Amino acid sequence: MVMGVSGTGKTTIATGLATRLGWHFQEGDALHPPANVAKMSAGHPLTDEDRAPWLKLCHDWLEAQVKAGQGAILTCSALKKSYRQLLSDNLPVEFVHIRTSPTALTERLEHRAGHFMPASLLPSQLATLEEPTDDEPVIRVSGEKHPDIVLDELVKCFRGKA
Ligand SMILES: Nc1ncnc2c1ncn2[C@@H]1O[C@H](COP(=O)(O)OP(=O)(O)O)[C@@H](O)[C@H]1O
Ligand SMILES: O=C(O)[C@H](O)[C@@H](O)[C@H](O)[C@H](O)COP(=O)(O)O
Repeated sequence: MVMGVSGTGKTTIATGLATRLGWHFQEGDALHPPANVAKMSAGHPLTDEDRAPWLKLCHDWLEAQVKAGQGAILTCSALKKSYRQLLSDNLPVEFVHIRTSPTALTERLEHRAGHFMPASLLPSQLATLEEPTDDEPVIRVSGEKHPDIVLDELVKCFRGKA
């Protein structure tokens, strides 16, 4: 699972990794119920209750991939430890946390076109984020290096794992 706050580079890295590894890819944003997308589009942060059905759909997608014996990559902000526990419940999930400075994130979100998530929600994303701790299965990467450099690192970690 490629995780981190909005604009950190999840889609960029996850699509590149899925292509390089030949694994299935699912964009977590596409699993949000329409009401969540409408709420974020209107500039309101999601609550735990809003996220619950979405986290379940993310978990179930991963579970189906594991049952099929298929290497798979999902993007999901996975902001809280409790969310990551739900997402990985009984599944061999590893989290790739992409870390990007607030300054770079603001710049990116203000210039990103065609996405429902407004830059105004960045402060709440950063406030909600509980960085994965060392007792979690996490690989930390920079969201400010060139994506090809990050992908080289990640391919070494994941090749042959599925
Ligand atoms: N490593 C990077 N360096 C510079 N820009 C990046 C990098 N990764 C992503 N971006 C840009 O930042 C924006 C957000 O990236 P995206 O992959 O959509 O993030 P997320 O899926 O986490 O919201 C996009 O315009 C993307 O091209
Ligand atoms: O839990 C949440 O508050 C949302 O899921 C959020 O974290 C996520 O980032 C959005 O789906 C925006 O999509 P991007 O992350 O692709 O900007």
